[in-house]
Amino acid sequence: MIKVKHLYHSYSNDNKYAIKDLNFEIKKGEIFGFLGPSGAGKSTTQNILVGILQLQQGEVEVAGYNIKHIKNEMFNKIGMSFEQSNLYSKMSAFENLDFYRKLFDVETRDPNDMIKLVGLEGKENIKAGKYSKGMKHRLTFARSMINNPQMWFLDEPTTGLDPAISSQIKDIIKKENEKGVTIFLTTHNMYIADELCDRVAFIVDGKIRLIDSPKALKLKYGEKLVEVEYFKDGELIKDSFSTVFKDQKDKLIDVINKYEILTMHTKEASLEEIFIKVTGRGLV
Ligand SMILES: Nc1ncnc2c1ncn2[C@@H]1O[C@H](COP(=O)(O)OP(=O)(O)OP(=O)(O)O)[C@@H](O)[C@H]1O
Repeated sequence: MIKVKHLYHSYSNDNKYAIKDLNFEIKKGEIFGFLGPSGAGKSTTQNILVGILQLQQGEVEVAGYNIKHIKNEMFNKIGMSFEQSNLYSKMSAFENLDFYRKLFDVETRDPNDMIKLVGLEGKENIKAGKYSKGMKHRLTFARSMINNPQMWFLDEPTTGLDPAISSQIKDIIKKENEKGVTIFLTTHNMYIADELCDRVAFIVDGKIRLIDSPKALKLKYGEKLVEVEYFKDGELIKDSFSTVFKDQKDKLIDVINKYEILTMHTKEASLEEIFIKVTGRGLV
């Protein structure tokens, strides 16, 4: 769905690059997370992929279209929900969606269905300018799906939303993906990346440091330990055992057989811990 080869971009047209030699491919139906701290080059990359920024150097193909010679019909196939939402503030939420859908040459969804989907029912006649930041975010998100995109670009889709709405948005993303929609998700929220993404790319200072699935990364970087809390002679004991060495495994089995276990879990590394280990940087 997306092919990126040797992609560079400079805002100053010199050899100071905001992104340097990016290479990656995204398969149809995949959720690909682009993870990195502020200023890493996420928006620059995303803006090139959707044609907002002109391609300077490298090769980019999106939904079968060469970005060097963008054809308008490409926009029928893609959807984008970015932080700078560019909603028409004097139009109501309904009017915003109804106006936007007319820009496409493909079948579009009913604006009222979209409004309902993102929990803005009853607020469709309020002018977008009067919407809160979170409501604008949801409206932009709804707008980005109105043309049934095959390739969906999402920039920080849950940022600034309360937990209930955030969970609703994640469910919508999962459902669309189940229908075969390919998703490029830009975020510095490792939880959403971990929960949603099939693969993630770590980007720092304009360079991709690593691409892999969250599961493979956790296996590779997680500690092979089981942490156990158990009662021994009425006293609560906390201990951890290696799952690699035989004597430790035997001890763990012994504890399980002899004592009452309160909790037991493997010690997994979080994506954030892995990001710091790999890049030497935090995600914020
Ligand atoms: N319009 C611009 N003009 C000049 N430099 C820019 C411009 N936009 C971004 N940059 C620079 O390019 C680099 C990458 O920025 P970019 O916005 O792509 O990062 P980001 O990972 O999206 O950050 P954030 O998470 O804060 O949005 C940064 O050093 C930034 O200062």
